[in-house]
Amino acid sequence: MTTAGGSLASSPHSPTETSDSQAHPHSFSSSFASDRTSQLPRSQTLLPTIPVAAETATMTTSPRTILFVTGNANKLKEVRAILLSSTQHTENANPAATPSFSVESQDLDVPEVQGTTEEVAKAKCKAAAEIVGGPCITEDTALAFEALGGLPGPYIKYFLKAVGLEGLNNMLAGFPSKRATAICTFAYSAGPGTEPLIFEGRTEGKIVQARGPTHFGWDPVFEPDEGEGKTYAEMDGVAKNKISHRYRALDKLRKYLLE
Ligand SMILES: O=P(O)(O)OP(=O)(O)OP(=O)(O)OC[C@H]1O[C@@H](n2cnc3c(O)ncnc32)[C@H](O)[C@@H]1O
Ligand SMILES: [Mg+2]
Repeated sequence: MTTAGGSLASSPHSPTETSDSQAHPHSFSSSFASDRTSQLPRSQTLLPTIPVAAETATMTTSPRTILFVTGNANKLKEVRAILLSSTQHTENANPAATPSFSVESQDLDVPEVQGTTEEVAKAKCKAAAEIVGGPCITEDTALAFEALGGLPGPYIKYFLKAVGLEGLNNMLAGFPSKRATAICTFAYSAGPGTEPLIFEGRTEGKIVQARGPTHFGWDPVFEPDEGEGKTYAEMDGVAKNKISHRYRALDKLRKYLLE
């Protein structure tokens, strides 16, 4: 049950038990995967888990689960597609020797504070780690208008809800610059009480009159410079995921987790 923004119907938000294992900051251990996911009511898992093979042959063969705290089904879909695609493009991949990441998700009511994209992302991830009692990732998406000194930025969700796609255009009517930057910020927490790490990806473009399907947020009004004249909404998923703010941030996070 998704909205144009990708939100899912809310589910029960019961905190899970605190895990004894404070994992190595880089690892989502297989024990974490099975322990943590078995503690999650199935109603809190948004979509079925899709294993995603990692590319490093030196790692263990146990699948590792990343817990992505988000209420946005479109984000989850793109994250899984990007991870899967980066695996498929790995040269000399040896399936027998490769472990896998799988992405589980949980929709929690986490406060989203005001501040810079980084401050908002860190606070959300810290709160999510406290609630789940273990490692997790969160993601914040911002849309920064050059003419407005970076606003709406991390508040784009509320602007979009308040004024719609047409309103986002109208906000820039009196300004010569329609330039905008899509910013994705993944935050990774190793567990409660630890400082989240930040992985940011940016894609430059401009705000245009809405074109294309309206499935996902502000996709119809953002025309990336690398999109050959198409808006995100007009591009197919594979093309968007090659140049998107989310792809760029996730690539950094993936490399960090495989270090
Ligand atoms: O539970 P979380 O992960 O916070 O999910 P959310 O939908 O609340 O997401 P944000 O707080 O990051 O708000 C970002 C807004 O931008 C929208 N959005 C996110 N990624 C997008 C993308 O790649 N293209 C278009 N719109 C996007 C999203 O639907 C929200 O309206
Ligand atoms: Mg949100």
